[in-house]
Order: sequence, then C-alpha cells, then structure tokens
Amino acid sequence: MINNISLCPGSLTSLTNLAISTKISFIIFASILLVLIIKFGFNTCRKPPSMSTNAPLPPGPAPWPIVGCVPKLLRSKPAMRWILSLMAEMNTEIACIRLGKVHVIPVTSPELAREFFRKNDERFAQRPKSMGTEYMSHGYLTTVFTPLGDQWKKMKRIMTSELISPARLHWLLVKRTEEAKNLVYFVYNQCTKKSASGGGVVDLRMAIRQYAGNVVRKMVFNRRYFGQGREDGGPGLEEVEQVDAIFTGLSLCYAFCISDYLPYLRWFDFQGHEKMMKKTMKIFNKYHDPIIDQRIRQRRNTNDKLITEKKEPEDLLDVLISLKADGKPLLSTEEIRAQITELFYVAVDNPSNAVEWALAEMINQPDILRKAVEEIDLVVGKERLVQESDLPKLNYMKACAREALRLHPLTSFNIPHMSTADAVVGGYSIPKGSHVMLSRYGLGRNARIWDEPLKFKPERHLRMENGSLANVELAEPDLRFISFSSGRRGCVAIPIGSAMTNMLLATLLQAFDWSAPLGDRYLIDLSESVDDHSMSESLLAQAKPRLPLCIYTME
Ligand code: HEM
Repeated sequence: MINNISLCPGSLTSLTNLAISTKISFIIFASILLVLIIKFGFNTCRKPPSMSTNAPLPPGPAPWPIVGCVPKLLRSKPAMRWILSLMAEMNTEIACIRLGKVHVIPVTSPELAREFFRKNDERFAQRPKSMGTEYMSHGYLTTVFTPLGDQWKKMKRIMTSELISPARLHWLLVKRTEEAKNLVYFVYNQCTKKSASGGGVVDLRMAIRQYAGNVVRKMVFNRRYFGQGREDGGPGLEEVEQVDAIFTGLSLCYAFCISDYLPYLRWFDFQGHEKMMKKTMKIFNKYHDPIIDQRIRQRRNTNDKLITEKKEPEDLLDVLISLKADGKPLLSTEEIRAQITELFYVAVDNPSNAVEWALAEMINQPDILRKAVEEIDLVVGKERLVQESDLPKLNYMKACAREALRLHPLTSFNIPHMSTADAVVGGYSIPKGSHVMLSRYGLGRNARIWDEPLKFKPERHLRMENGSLANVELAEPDLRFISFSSGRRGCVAIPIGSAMTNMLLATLLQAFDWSAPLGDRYLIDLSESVDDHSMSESLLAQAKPRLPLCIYTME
C-alpha cells in the first residue's frame, strides 16, 4: 500500500521531476493540438490527403487533428457497434472514420464490396499490421495475417499445395470422420447420463467448439487430447483452455486497439489488449511447443538434416517438418509453430459459431428443423451416420448453415484489407493506406439486398436448376454477405471450411431430436453478446437420441 512506502529524498525528487515532466508533455501535446485546430479547423481534416482527385472522402464524423476520432472511439464501446450505428444514423453504406492517420473505411454495400475486392482487388490486397496479428503470426511468419510479400507467398503456397490440397484433405478424411463419431458419442453421454428417459440438456456450445478444435488437433497433431482426456469423449481442461484462447485471441486481433492507429502509445497498453494477447499466446505455446519440438527432434538430426528413412507423415505437423528446399528443411521451427497456431485460429471460430446459431434458430422454428431432419433421413437413412460424401444431396441442411453464416457472423467486420495506392471507389476517394473493412454483419443484414433480413429463412438460398434443387454452397463470391470473402486475400480453404460446418450441423441433426431446455413451448433466447455477435449465452438444448444404439458407441 502506498502509505507503507517510505521514500528517500532522492526518489522524492525524481517523482517530483516525473510529475513536472508529465505536466510539461501534456501542456506541449495540448498546445500543439490547439494550434493545429486553430490552423486547420475540423472540416479540412475531412479532405483526402494530397490526392490528385476531387472526389470526396466517404461520409463520416469530423476527426480531430492528429488523433482523429480515437477519443470518440474510446467513449463509444464497443467500437464495432458504434461504427455500425453511426453508418445507420448517416444512412450510408460506406463511411470514413479517421483514427490517428488511418482512414478506416467500413462498407455494407455488396456493389461497393465487389468494386473493392474484384475490380480493384490488387490495390486492396494488403493486410494492415496490428498489435494482435503481430503476436498471432509470430511476427508475420504465416499466411492469413501476414502482409503481401515473399513470406506470405511462401506460406500461402505451402497452405494450398501441401496442407489443404484436395489430395491432402482426402487423406485426412478418416480423422474428420472419427471426430464426427466422437461428437455423437460425447453428446449421447451428456444427455443420457442426466435422465432416465434417455434425453437431457446438453451444453451445445461446448460440444460444438470442441468438435471443431478436435478436428484441427487431429489433422495437425494426430491427437484429440493434449493431456489425459475424458472417457466420455468430452474435452479435458487443456482442450477447453486452448479453445477459449482461440476465441480470446481472435477477439483481440482487430479490436480497434488504440496503438494500431497511434503507435507511439503502444508502450502504455491503455486497453490492456497486449497483456491479454501475450497471455493467450502463452497458452498455445504451452500445449503446442513440446509436441512440435519433440517431433522435430525425431524427424531432423542435429545438423538440421531431415532423417529421410522415417515413416510416412501421420499428420500436418509431419508434413510441415518434412518440406524441403535444396535438401534443407523449408520451414524453421518458428515458422512451423506460427503456421500451426494460425490453423487453429482460422478453422475453429466460423464453423462453430454458425452451427450454434443455426441450431438455436431451428429449435425456435421447428418446421425448419423438421424439414432438415427429413432430408437427412431420406438421403442417409437411420442405419449409419451422415458422411461428407452425402453433403451434395443435403441442400436444405446446407441452406440452413448458409443462412446462419449470413445472419449471424461472429465478427462485425471481415479481416481488414489495406490499400497500396490511392483509389476512387464508388465515386469516393480512398487514400493509400486506408483500412477497408467489409461489414459481415451489415452486408448480411442489408435490407436493400435481403427480403426480411432479420429472419432466419433457409428457403431464400434454394434455387431450381433443370427441374431439381441447385447445389447450395456456403461460399458467396458475389459478396452479398461474407462467408469466405473473395479475391486474392479470400479464404483458400472453402472445401474444408464448408465440410466442417456442414458435417457438424448434419451430424447433430441426424443423431438427436432437439428442443428448448424447458420444453417445446419455450423459445431459445437469441440475443447477442455485447462485444461480438456470438450468442450471449451458451446454447443449451434438450437432446434425445434418434438412431440405433450401436451408432452411439466408439468401436
Ligand atoms: C467455415 C470456415 C471458414 C470461414 C467462414 C472462413 C472465412 C475466411 C475469411 C472471411 C477470410 C478473410 C478473407 C479476406 O480477407 O477477404 C479467410 C481467410 C483465410 N482463410 Fe478462411 N475461413 C474458414 C475456414 C478456414 C480454414 C479451415 C482454413 C485453413 C485450413 C482457412 C484458411 C484461410 C486462409 C489461409 C486465409 C487467408 C488468405 C490470405 O490472406 O492470403 N480458413 N477465411
């Protein structure tokens, strides 16, 4: 406590000096700000900086000199909801919010989104750096969060040709199938142990998130558990901690951290984001590093040469370790660690959030639930579990997943893109260095594009083609909503992302009858969390097994 500290005269002097210098810095900062305001006023700040066009900036709030709208951003938490409500108030589908020197350009119009990511794709394919992504990518060693350049090209090539090529995904199918089976086993154990009638309330968020985590763990490390695991198929403490870390890390990666716009303030970490990010990364390192290090020791000798006589790769970690260039390992240990962490970051959040929302909406609209289950029964029957090969015929079920991606994205905005040159888009000036943020939420709910935009209506995605239902895809290349986005920074993993999402939903629908926890007459609460668009509470639902008993065992 402060009154227990006795200060020597020397430290008193330095404290006094510190106080004086802080005051002086503040007075200097305030004076500069005042001079700039008097000189330039507010309105001039809304002119595009030194662009050779007369086109105006998109509409937006008047920024302060130097700090831009950062003070307003800090007062209006959460930032993403402030931006969306500002756009609604201004009745605009594109805006410009200056934060520090950065022009942040949120967009809710599909036509403009296509102009940015299709017509001008090359100019808007850069990724801005941020405090969060620096940690997540181990200093920009990966694919998703790394700015354009040789490292991005190298890692993207490895991702597409070695990790998620069609042949590799086929090779990994058996691991994904095992995890679908384990999901059924776990949910069965959850609901039957709770009630003699064979049905019970299940924490679906936990089951769903762990399935997604298990699939990635199995594909990457060929294991479901870091520790002892659980006999009922559920997650151990280690897996829960890792999956929670994924969601915490993602919530921090583009969280309008002040120092991303005013870099000289990074040291102060006013919002505490950096501290949380460090803690999150430590969790990944704690579980991943021992496995990665041990495997590298097994597969490379002390001179960093590959031990070639080793057996065939068992998982994606083996694949990454065994890549070669001129007889030497292609990837350093740090690059392998970084890329593996990134795989967890990109593969768990979207499928699990979409399926949690889809089930909640479907339980509240039993006709939709019934139609999806009838379709699965018709295509698959009740004697075996649904397989990935059944998915082409499950269009109604896929329309439900697609509708959840439209209506309930986890985050308000897509990963930002940065412009590498001045541009004019939709008649507006977009200065070089702007951060373009397509609003996943705003696009998917745009009333100009979607009839009854707030209603969960899977039928809107069904289309007839040559007398039968056209294949429903989760991708939306026209950017009327964002699932996998589009262009050179678009998702490279549409097949595996779609398979994980569809299999998760189809398996849960086929294996159990679902209803609200308090019975059919009650509705699930569909309110959103404050800080993102996940469900405000974990989805709890009554599950009752509906297939022959042998399907719920693990043999
Ligand atoms: C349902 C699941 C998924 C969804 C909805 C999804 C969505 C997205 C989105 C919206 C982006 C950003 C696009 C942009 O910046 O415009 C993205 C980028 C990316 N995703 Fe996915 N993703 C999913 C699963 C995965 C999986 C499983 C992987 C890898 C195994 C993956 C790998 C990537 C990569 C590498 C990029 C960045 C490409 C680049 O920046 O060059 N995604 N994804």
